[in-house]
Amino acid sequence: MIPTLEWLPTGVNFLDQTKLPLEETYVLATDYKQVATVIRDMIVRGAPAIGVSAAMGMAIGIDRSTATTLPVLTEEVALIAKTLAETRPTAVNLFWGIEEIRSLYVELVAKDTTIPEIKASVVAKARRMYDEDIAACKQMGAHGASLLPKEGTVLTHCNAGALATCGYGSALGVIRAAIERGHKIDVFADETRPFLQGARLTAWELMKDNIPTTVLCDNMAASLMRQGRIQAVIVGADRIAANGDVANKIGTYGVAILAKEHNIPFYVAAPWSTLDLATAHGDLIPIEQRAATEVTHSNGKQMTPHGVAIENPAFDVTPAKYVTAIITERGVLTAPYNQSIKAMATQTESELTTV
Ligand SMILES: CSC[C@H]1O[C@H](OP(=O)(O)O)[C@H](O)[C@@H]1O
Repeated sequence: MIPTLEWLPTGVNFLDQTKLPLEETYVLATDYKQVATVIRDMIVRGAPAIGVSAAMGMAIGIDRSTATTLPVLTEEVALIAKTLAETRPTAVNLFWGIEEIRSLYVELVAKDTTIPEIKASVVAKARRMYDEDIAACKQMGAHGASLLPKEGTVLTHCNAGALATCGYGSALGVIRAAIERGHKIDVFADETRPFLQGARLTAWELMKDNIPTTVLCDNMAASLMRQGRIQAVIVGADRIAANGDVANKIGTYGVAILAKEHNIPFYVAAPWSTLDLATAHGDLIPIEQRAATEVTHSNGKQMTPHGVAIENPAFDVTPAKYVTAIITERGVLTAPYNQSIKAMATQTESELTTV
């Protein structure tokens, strides 16, 4: 699988996901502003990938700084963080990635660390976060694999795969892990209008792994569920509130209601960096509104009458009552989520179950 993003001596290299599946091209971001643009324009997308990209944006901004004194560098760090934080509002991983590097910077400054040592440390941290994200995906896979049918069809919405992470995937990582453990799984991938992450990205990456995949229009799941052709649903997340409400790609809420109606398990797979304990419930999660042209145009061609009104929220919120389980690298969360999330948050590393 080709890397979603990669730290190179010359900058951060991003697979351009706006060009997939027809072109595999890369964008090299050589400064933090270019990393911000890559995130805003969804050249890289997916909550965990956005988080690590933001960390790398912080690191490259600090590493490339010409500041010779800490006060000047500290001012620059604040601007770098602000620039990256303004790219996209919903995926809490973005703010987690920024804060991981910012807090390390503050800690190093407090220890009178030299600027060269600070630069080396923040770059090393960002690169470790990349590796840790892949490891977290593998752990989510190991925790969640047994929840999926031994044989059957699993529906997914949007792309929560290797392309939404640093590799292996969250929701698609659980599917990969189940298949690696002998499950015979076919995937139904919702196309996921308007950005088509399912039709373009999920189909592309699963076909590369020879995982049987069928692309569905976003209006097909209901009748397929009624026909008994879907045995489970698994999706990613961009932010999970303290009560277990889940913000994810627009359309997820409708799929969750359909799953509930048809007694089909609805799983969410997300690394712990997607949990937002500071947000009490889903109504408080900021929902990104994206450009109308993502809806009005396809391949640059206008599809709607000029001047028609357009709605384009990039996410919706699924109330926790529709969520069968939340699979994290620390383990599997079940209802009541406000209690299970709080309990898992207080577990020490040694108490966590690694598989
Ligand atoms: C592994 S979480 C991926 C998550 O991010 C996607 O949003 P976007 O493509 O706009 O970044 C979508 O909500 C996925 O479920």
